[in-house]
Formats: sequence, C-alpha cells, structure tokens
Amino acid sequence: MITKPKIFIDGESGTTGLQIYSRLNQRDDIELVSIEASKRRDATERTKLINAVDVVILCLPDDAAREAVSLVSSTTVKILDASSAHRTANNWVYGFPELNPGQREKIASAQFVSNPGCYPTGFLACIRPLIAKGILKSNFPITVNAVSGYSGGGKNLIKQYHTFHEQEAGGESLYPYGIYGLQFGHKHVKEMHHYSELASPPLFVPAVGDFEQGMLVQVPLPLGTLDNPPSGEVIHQVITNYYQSEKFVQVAPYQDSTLLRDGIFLDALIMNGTNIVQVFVFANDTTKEALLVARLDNLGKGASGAAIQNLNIMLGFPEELGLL
Ligand SMILES: NC(=O)C1=CN([C@@H]2O[C@H](COP(=O)(O)OP(=O)(O)OC[C@H]3O[C@@H](n4cnc5c(N)ncnc54)[C@H](OP(=O)(O)O)[C@@H]3O)[C@@H](O)[C@H]2O)C=CC1
Ligand SMILES: CC(=O)N[C@@H](CCC(=O)OP(=O)(O)O)C(=O)O
Repeated sequence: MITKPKIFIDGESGTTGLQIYSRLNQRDDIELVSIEASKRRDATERTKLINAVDVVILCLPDDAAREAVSLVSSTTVKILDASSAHRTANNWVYGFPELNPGQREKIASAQFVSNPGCYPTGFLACIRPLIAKGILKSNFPITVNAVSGYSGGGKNLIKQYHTFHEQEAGGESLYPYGIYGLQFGHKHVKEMHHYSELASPPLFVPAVGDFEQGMLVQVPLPLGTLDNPPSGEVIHQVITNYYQSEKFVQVAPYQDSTLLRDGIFLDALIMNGTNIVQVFVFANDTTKEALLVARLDNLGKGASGAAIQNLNIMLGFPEELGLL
C-alpha cells in the first residue's frame, strides 16, 4: 500500500485555511489530518500533530505562526507558513517558484517555506525580471499602488463588509474604495524590497474595494528620468521571456485593448478562482511613461493557490495538481 503524505492545516477555520482545506479535501493523494475544534489552541495537542505529519500549513496570525514554529521538534516535518512572520527570515525559503531560476529547487528541498504575500506576488511578478535583466537599475525609485478585495483583511474585514451589506441592502457601501497604510511601512514592504533586490524599499500605497476577491497591483515607471529609456516593447519582451516556461505567471500581449472591459477598464476580478497572476505592460514611448500591472486572485495565487503549488513542489508532486 502506498503511504499518502499527511498534511495538517493549523488555522483550518480561517479565510486562508478554509480555502486550502477545500482545495486539498478533494484530493486522494494526500491525507488531511485535523485537530478537534475544542483543541484548536491547545499547545499540547498541536505539538503532537505538528510533529506527526509530513507537512504543516500554517494559516494563522503572525504571532501564532511563530508560536507554532517553536513547537516543531521533528527534523522531517516540512512547514509552509501562509502568514507574514517568516517571509524574510533566515533559514526560510520564499515560496515564489517563478521569482528566480533555481527558486523551485530551493522550495523542493527546504524544511521551512514561507508563502508570499498577495501584494508582493503581484509586485515581484512585474518588477523582478526588469531588475534581474538590468533593464532598470536597482536604484530606480519605485512606487506601488494596489487594490485588493476585502477578503484580504481576513475574517474581521469580511464580517464588517458582510454585516454592512446585510444592513444596507442596496445602499451605499461602508468603504466603496479606501486607501490605507498611510503611515507607510505596510508589512509587505520588507519582502517587496528584499526579493525585488531594489536598493531602497518601494513606496507602497494599498487600497481595499467593495468586492470580496480580486487584486490589481500597479507599478508606474516614469522612464523620462532615465538617459536611455527602454521602449515599452523591450520591457514587455524581457518580462515575456522571463516567464516563457511558466504556467502560473502569464504575460498579456503588449497594449492589447481587447483585454480591457469596453476597451477601457482593467477589471480586478477576472483571475478569481485561478492560480494565475497576469502581467500587463502599458507604455507610451513618446511621453516616456510605462505602467506594469499584475492581476491576481488575492486568495488564489496570492494565498491558497500559491500554498497548494508550494505544497506540491515540497512533496515532489506535479506542481499544477489541483490547480488547473
Ligand atoms: N486573507 C488573505 O487574503 C491572506 C491572508 N494571509 C495570512 O494568512 C494568515 C491567516 O489569515 P486569514 O486566513 O486571512 O485570517 P482569519 O482571521 O480569517 O483566520 C485566522 C485563523 O487563525 C486561527 N487562530 C488565531 N489565533 C490563533 C492562535 N493563537 N492559535 C491557534 N489558532 C489561531 C483562527 O482561529 P479561530 O477560527 O478559532 O478564530 C482562524 O482559524 C495570516 O497570517 C494572514 O496574514 C496570507 C495571504 C492572504
Ligand atoms: C485588504 C487587506 O487588508 N489586505 C491585507 C493583506 C493580505 C495578505 O496577503 O496578507 P499576508 O501578508 O498575510 O499574506 C493587508 O493589507 O494587511
């Protein structure tokens, strides 16, 4: 009899945990191990489970994720952390297989893997090829604007929006669209800076909109500040080549207005339910402006989809299992 790898999702009842659970629950090539509901926060029970399975997926707030890692004594259990607690930590591998050549091999052999944040996934998908290939120097000043569906804020923000929708059916939304992170230093900036290999942290302004899932991450490039600015087509070609053999990072045709709703709007929701991050390049060579945009499902490639992809790599399974 073939032994199936045992997987324990710590935080199974949260937004990310539930999504991962429902994706894995349909598979017969793994065995899901659950904790009794009343013992979800019982350190003794969690320690037992954490050290008895093949992979633990942490879907907990950062402090609880750190605590869970402190309970690991087995040298064979693999840990995949969906929180932001270990994304730039030593001895952890960043779970973005498409980031650099060799990254998926690092994920495959690591004991500790950190799932990327949703905003950094979009940002890095856009910017990393240009830095890696020398199209932009690492000291180019970068800004990032992004909008997320409210599920990015977990159970609390979802509840606030849902309560409001119930009470005000048909009325004005609580927060139709709001920018935040206005003290700067959002928790994702550190991983954006670290893995882009930019000299300075990007200036990041996130926003949340009144839709449950979906995300756009925009990286404007004021190319007129460069002596010899690259054309939009060159930027597009470099990014296309970088991801040419990737399934889950897809570069849209250059300036294709048929991909815009009514030829005008780039819709944030189109990638929902997929594990794909789409990268767009828009540019005007005369005014020397370019805009990179990533479109993804914040709960897909931005969270649970990426977690399943990493889990497959960590187990030596085909990377796309359960994702296509
Ligand atoms: N929502 C998103 O888009 C994304 C979230 N993440 C990250 O995933 C992690 C979980 O987020 P999300 O699913 O949104 O959060 P939720 O608030 O929806 O869920 C958190 C889960 O953690 C459990 N939990 C909280 N504290 C403890 C504790 N001390 N011990 C054991 N369990 C605990 C909760 O249990 P209970 O149900 O009992 O309260 C709940 O199941 C976070 O680190 C978040 O930053 C990552 C990517 C995207
Ligand atoms: C809309 C919203 O509130 N989004 C969350 C990010 C969601 C996410 O990806 O968080 P992780 O770092 O855990 O991956 C925020 O800005 O804090």
